[in-house]
Amino acid sequence: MDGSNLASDVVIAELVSMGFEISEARKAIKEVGPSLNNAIDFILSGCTKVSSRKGALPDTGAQSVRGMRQSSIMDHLQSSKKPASPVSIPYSNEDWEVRANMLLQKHFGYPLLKRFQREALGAWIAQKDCLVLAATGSGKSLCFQIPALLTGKVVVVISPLISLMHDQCLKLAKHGVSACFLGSGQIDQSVQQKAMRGMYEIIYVCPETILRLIKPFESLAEQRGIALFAIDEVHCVSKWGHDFRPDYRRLSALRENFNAKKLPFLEFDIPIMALTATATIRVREDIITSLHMSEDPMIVLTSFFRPNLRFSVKHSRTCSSSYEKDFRDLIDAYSKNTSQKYSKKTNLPLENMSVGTSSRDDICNWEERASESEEDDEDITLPKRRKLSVEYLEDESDLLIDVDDFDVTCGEFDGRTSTKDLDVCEGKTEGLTIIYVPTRKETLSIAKYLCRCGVKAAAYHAKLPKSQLRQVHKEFHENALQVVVATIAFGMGIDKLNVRRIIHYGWPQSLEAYYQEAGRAGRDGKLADCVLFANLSRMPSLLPNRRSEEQTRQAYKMLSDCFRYAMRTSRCRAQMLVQYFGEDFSDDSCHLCDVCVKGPPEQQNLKDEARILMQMIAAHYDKRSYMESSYDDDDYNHNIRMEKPNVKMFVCRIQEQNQQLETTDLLWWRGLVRILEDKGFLREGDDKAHVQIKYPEPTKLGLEFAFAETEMVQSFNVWPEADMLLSKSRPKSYSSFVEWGKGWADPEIRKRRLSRNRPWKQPRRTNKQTVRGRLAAKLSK
Ligand SMILES: Nc1ncnc2c1ncn2[C@@H]1O[C@H](COP(=O)(O)OP(=O)(O)OP(=O)(O)O)[C@@H](O)[C@H]1O
Ligand SMILES: [Mg+2]
Repeated sequence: MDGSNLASDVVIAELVSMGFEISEARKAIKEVGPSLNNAIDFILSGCTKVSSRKGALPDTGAQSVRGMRQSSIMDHLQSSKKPASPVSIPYSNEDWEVRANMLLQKHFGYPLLKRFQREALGAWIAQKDCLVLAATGSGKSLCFQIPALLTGKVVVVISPLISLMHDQCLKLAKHGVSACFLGSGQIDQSVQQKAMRGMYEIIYVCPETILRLIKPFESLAEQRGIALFAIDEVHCVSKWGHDFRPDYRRLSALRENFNAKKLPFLEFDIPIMALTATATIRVREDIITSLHMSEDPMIVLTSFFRPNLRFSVKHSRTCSSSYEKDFRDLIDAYSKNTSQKYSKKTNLPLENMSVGTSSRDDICNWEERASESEEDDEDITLPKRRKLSVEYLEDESDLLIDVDDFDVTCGEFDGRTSTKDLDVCEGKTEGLTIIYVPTRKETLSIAKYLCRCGVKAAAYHAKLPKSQLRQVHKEFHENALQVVVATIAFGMGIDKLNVRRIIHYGWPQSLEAYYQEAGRAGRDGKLADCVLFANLSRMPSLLPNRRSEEQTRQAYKMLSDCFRYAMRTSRCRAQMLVQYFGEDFSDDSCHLCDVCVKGPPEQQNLKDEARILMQMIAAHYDKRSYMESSYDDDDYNHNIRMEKPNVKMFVCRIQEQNQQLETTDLLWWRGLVRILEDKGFLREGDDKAHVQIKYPEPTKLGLEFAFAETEMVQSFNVWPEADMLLSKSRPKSYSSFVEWGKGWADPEIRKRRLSRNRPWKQPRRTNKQTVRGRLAAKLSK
């Protein structure tokens, strides 16, 4: 049914639900009859008769408007400000800005648009496609919400998650803007029909749904008009980013279907505005090409730097035995304020948190790496646990694959903190904390641990009952909880002001994901902490499932970037992060992060170690090139693979041949290999991707360094990396036979080594049912 046929009061009700004043709606219906389109136009044109205005839709249904050209954005602005005039007077920039600021004040209570918001709106006014890259929490949503208010046309927002859409719709409703979301999570069937009749100012839709509804959206564009397609969290388009979503890639259909060539009623292609807080330069290029954005899109770029976030990295085994040490400060901070008045007591059942909570070994299992890099591990103080498959790891972690994945809304509890809440969080409390962990089990075990220590904590992961998840959201937004321990399922789009701490407990999968999650802290502009606890003696290895070879490479690259971020001891963390996103960081330091505060460690001259390693590697490759001539191609390749030594083998050889270097272990040498790689002396010799070099090969530069005359190489001053410092600070481990053997003759050393606590060395149980078991039992007596 067309809007023009609706009875007056139905149209009035619709207008009111869109946020118009009831008096305006009544007046409009009186003037133009029970037509929704004309009533909207009438109100937006300042309550003047619409029939004489350019661009007004005659109320004759869809057929009669076919063939009409859609009025331009400026026409709408013009009509919405001034009475109809047969002469078109173009508005100056200031005019739309003044009106946008008025609407901003009226609906959202803010006095002025931010500069980047003005720029993004300016691009849209000029009918240009636009890519908005702005920090987390900077206010990107308003860039696409204001156009709906300015024009009276519909804005279509493509968003990756139902919960995010639902949340934004509810917030908009509170600000008097009518919005709906479409997709599998929408239970009210009438919403789609109403949306397609132009009854909402903003339509949120997931990529899958918009691709299915191209035709209805075409007729919406023809009837009410579509002001803009906004693609939020647009990094999901790119394979090179985090959270890649194949359906996002198919959104090029928007440009193909909603252009002026294809739809004669359009005067210009409907502009596309793509927005994200985390896109590297490569991802940006990928976004522009994959979405078929116009050749010369406007790029609105703000600094990614968040000056109030204090980043730090801490070494931890990140398993249950480390909770006490790692969370002591957090527990102290909350227990200091036990008298604090939280708005509500938590209603979350503690027994729910124990579901699936497991023994120390189980909890630590995720640390096991499915990749072969595990064999390099030097950390023999940990028991050798069963090797896990990638599938096992994935079954334990939440991955964003579909729009419904984390279908729990948070919007019923308006993301903004009320003044009352702010009173609570300012000074009197420690604000809120989100702890991100890689697996679901850890959400439960950490939440349970914190609860036992008197902290109001709750677990959150995609497999918990929806009712429980809603309760967590509710209590989080009402400040009834202090800590949420979550997988990545929690948080996208969370706009809560008083999050004071984001703790990552385990390696994140990429720096993009890390920065986005960290960005949920300190949205009130006050100091907030972003701490990464990671096992610096182990490389990260949690890879996504269902990936092509190319994606595996990319996943390793992202893990590697994360690993290097944590390993660096001499560069400001904030600087590393913003430079990762291609931004020039003009300041030398953020003055807040652990590196800036503590300062870098003392530089060390590692000339001898670096030369010995380079010479060892170079000698091997020399020998190999000699062998090359004696094999035909196939045999050669086979042999290369068989004998290609990895870093560990080189290190063993060095330790065998250089007594003076016996104090350095594999962990230390791995750090040096990374430094040599950064200097361009080494490269990976394997086809497969690794988090860091596994099979080192010398470069030309490396060979020059290795074989230069001794007096030519004066020094090799470097800042030791975090794993090198860790290796020097902890009791020496004796992983290789060679090291273990050394000093064995000394009774003191022997006694010390034998008395070391090796809990995993349980006495072997013998099965007396078997011959072998009986024999073993006899021998052990
Ligand atoms: N012009 C403005 N003046 C003051 N506050 C603003 C302005 N624009 C937006 N905000 C506020 O900034 C906060 C963050 O907005 P929003 O959720 O749009 O951030 P975002 O950039 O989309 O973040 P994320 O990348 O995490 O999704 C909101 O509380 C919003 O009301
Ligand atoms: Mg956002």
